[in-house]
Amino acid sequence: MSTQAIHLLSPSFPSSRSLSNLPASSRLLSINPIYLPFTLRRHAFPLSCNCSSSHTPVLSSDNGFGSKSVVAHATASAIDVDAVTEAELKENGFRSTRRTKLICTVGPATCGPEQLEALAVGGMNVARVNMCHGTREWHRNVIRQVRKLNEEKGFAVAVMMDTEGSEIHMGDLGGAPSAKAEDGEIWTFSVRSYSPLPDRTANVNYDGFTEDVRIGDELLVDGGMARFEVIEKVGPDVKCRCTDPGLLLPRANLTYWREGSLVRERNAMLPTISSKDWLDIDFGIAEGVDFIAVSFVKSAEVINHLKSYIAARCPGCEIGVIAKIESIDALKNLEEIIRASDGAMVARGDMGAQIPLEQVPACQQKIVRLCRQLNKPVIVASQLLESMIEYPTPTRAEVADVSEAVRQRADALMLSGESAMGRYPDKALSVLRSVSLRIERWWREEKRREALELPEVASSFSDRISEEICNSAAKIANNLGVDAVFVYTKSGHMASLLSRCRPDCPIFAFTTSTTVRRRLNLQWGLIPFRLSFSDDMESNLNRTFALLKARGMIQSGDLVIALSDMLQSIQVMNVP
Ligand SMILES: Nc1ncnc2c1ncn2[C@@H]1O[C@H](COP(=O)(O)OP(=O)(O)O)[C@@H](O)[C@H]1O
Ligand SMILES: C=C(OP(=O)(O)O)C(=O)O
Ligand SMILES: [K+]
Ligand SMILES: [Mg+2]
Repeated sequence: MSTQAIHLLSPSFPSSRSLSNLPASSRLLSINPIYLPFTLRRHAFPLSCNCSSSHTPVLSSDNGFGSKSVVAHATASAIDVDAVTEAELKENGFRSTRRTKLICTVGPATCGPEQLEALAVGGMNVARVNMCHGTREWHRNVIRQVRKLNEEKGFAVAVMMDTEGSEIHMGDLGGAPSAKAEDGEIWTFSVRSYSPLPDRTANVNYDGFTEDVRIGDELLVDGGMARFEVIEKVGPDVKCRCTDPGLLLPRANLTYWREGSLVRERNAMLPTISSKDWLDIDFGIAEGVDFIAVSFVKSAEVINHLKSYIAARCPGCEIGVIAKIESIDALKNLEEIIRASDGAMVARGDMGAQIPLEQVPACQQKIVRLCRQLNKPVIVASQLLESMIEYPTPTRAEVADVSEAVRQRADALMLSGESAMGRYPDKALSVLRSVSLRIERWWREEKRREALELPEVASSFSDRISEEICNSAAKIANNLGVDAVFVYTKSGHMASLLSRCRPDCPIFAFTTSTTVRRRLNLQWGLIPFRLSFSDDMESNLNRTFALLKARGMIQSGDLVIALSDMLQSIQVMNVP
C-alpha cells in the first residue's frame, strides 16, 4: 500500500509500537510528546464475508436524474450502508454524493408502503410525522413501515416526531378539505365545539381565545393566508369580517394582531409541551423514534426538561431533541436553546406568522450559522417548494430559496405539505436533490470555502483534541483534494465535528450502532455506515477497505483520510 501517512496521535494511543516503524514518506504531527505511529501492512485483504452476493437488487428506479439505478440491500453483510448511497457511489464515485440531507413529512399522500419506499429511493434521509395531524394509530403504522423498509431494504431512514405544541389553531372544518373565505364575509370563530359545523364557522382549540381577543384585532389564518377583523364577541363566539380572502385549511394556525404587533396574552402562558404532547412523546419513545422536534420552544428549560424525561423514561435510548425556532421567545433565547438541544429547525411557517416576513431570511441565516458554530444540526423548513403541492415544477423563486439554504450549508432541508399531501411528492424530493447537488458542486468548483469562524465547542481536554483533529483533517482533506474522510466513531460525536467543518469531500462515518447511524443521517456530508470495529485501527481500515472494495464503493488508489475517536489519530493514505 502506498502509505502517505500523517499520524496525529493522542496521549490515549496504546504504546506498543515504536517510532522506528514510521515510513520515510510519512509525516508526523504531534499534539503530545508521545509519538507512537503505526503503519498499515501491505497485504492481501481477506474477505470476511461474501458481501457481493449478499446484497440482492430489490428494485430499479429512476432516481430523478434520468439514470436508472439499481438499489440493493445487504442485511446479512458485515457493513451496513444506505442502499441509495451505495448505488450512487458505485455509479458516480465520491463526488456524486449529496451532502445536504432531506426530510420528508409523511402524510396521506405518502403513507403507503410503495410511496414510502419511493421517497427512500428518492433520497429521503429522515421521515417526519407531524402529531398535529392524524391519529396515533396512523403514526404508528407509518413509523413501523419506515422501520420495515430499513430492515428489509437496506435504508437508514431516521424518524422524526414533531409535537403539536400549544399553538392556537382552527378545528377540522367538519371533514371538508378546505373552505374559502371571501372578502367581506362574516365568519364565526368559536371555542364551543360545534358539530355539525354551521356554514362560515371554525372551531378554535384555545379556551382563552374569546377573552384574549378584542374588537378591532386582526385575526390571521396561517400567517396571512386569510385575514379577518374582529367585529363582535358573543359568548363563546367571535364574529369576524374577512378582509383578505383566502383558503382555510383544517387545523390552520391562528394569530391575532393589535396595532401591528402580535398579541401575546394568556396564550403566552400556554405550556410548550401540552398534556397531549407528553402522551405523544411517550408514544414516540415507545415506538423508538430517532428525533423529537419540539414545537414553539420558548426557552432552554423545556429542552432540558424533555431530555431528562427521556433519559429517565428510557435510559440509554438516544433520541435527539430538536428545537423548533418559530416564536418570538425562541428568537430571544436562541443561543441557550440551541446549546441545550441536539439540533434546531428554522420553522419558517409559524415564524413568518410571528415576526414580519421580511425578517425571516435574516433569522434563517443567523440560526443556520449559530447551529454550525455550536455544532448542532440545523434544518430549514416550510414552503421550500410550496407550489409543488399542486404543480409538477417549482417556481424559479422556490429554486432560488432552496439554493440559498444549500449555499448557507444547512444540514437538512424539509418538505412539509409538498410530501404530506401534495400531488407530486417524488418530484418535489427530486427537485431538492438536484438543486442540492448542483449548488454543492458549484460551491466546490468555485472553491468558496467560507471563512466562518468555528469557535471551540469542547467541554473537556479530550474533546478539544477531537475537535482540533477534525478541524485539521478537514483542512488537510481540502488542501490535498482527498476523495473521502473516514471516521470511526462510537458515539457519532467525532463525525459531527467533521461535518461541522463542511469539507469538500464526503465523510464516511463508521459506527457500531444502528441508532447512532440513523441519527447521523441528519447531518451534512455524512454517509453513515454500521460496522463493528475494534480499537485496532490497522485492522479496522483493512476490513473497511476490503468490504467497501468488494462492494465497488471505493477503488485502489483513492486517497482517504482516516480518523478515529478511540485513538484520536489522523492518517492519510491511498486505498491499497
Ligand atoms: N398525518 C397527517 N394526516 C393528515 N394530514 C396531514 C398529516 N400530516 C400532514 N398533513 C397535511 O399536510 C399539511 C402540511 O403538513 P405540515 O406542514 O407538517 O403541517 P402544518 O400545515 O399543520 O404545519 C398539513 O396542513 C396537513 O394538511
Ligand atoms: C415546520 C413548522 O412547524 P409545523 O409544520 O408543525 O407548524 C413551521 O411552522 O414552519
Ligand atoms: K407540529
Ligand atoms: Mg410550526
